[in-house]
Amino acid sequence: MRTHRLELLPAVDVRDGQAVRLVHGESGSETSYGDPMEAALAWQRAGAEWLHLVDLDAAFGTGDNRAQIAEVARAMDLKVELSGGIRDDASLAAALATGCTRVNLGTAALESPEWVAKVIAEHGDLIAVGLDVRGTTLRGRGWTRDGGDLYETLTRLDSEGCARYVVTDIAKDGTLQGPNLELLRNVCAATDRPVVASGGVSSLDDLRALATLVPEGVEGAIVGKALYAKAFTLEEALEAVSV
Ligand SMILES: O=C(O)c1ccccc1NCC(=O)[C@H](O)[C@H](O)COP(=O)(O)O
Repeated sequence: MRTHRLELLPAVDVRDGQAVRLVHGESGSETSYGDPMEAALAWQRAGAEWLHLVDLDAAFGTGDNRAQIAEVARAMDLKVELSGGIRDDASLAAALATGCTRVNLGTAALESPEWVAKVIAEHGDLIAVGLDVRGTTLRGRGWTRDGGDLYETLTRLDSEGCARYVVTDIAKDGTLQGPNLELLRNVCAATDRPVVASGGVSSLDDLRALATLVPEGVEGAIVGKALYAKAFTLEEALEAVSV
């Protein structure tokens, strides 16, 4: 029996000031969906409890959308998870200053392990780590560079007290091909920390399948492309995972 409802985190990924979705996270594969504020407000009006807000330029190192992202985060009444290019004290302070509920560290967890251990110790539940993988190899710098083995990194982060992981199969991301349930099961078996699933959701059945993994440790699911492509509405998604 499930004990919690699967949390849904509609995504607003921002590139060059626009809400976009990429395919496999690849720069240049953008489809644009207009004003990020409008997208975020639409998800909020539809009943979202969370927003997954990503600065893709900061992730890729092609600039940033920091001011715009902060404006969106501050305008929200819901919980905000901020991601993309949070790699040092300045970017972390800017992210936390938006009043977001948590930040998602990616590259830093691969390239600056001591800093990440420090901020996990300082900020606890405010910090999640994004484990973005091809196979079982982690990818950083906007998913463009290899960054070590998934399970070795998970063991290290667990020992440092990391509160939560956001797990993305890059091969699925933005493709509407369904989430990688096997990867999620394997990660849940390797850690007792909650896991937020990301990438590939295409249908309400995908969300129902993810909801069956709640007892194994999947806490939430990020949904991007499927909502923008109108595969289903957020209201339908929330209804599908209600228990
Ligand atoms: O989150 C990041 O830091 C990031 C960095 C580089 C490329 C993509 C990145 N995030 C993508 C997302 O978080 C997507 O919004 C999410 O995986 C949704 O995927 P989908 O439902 O398949 O559109």
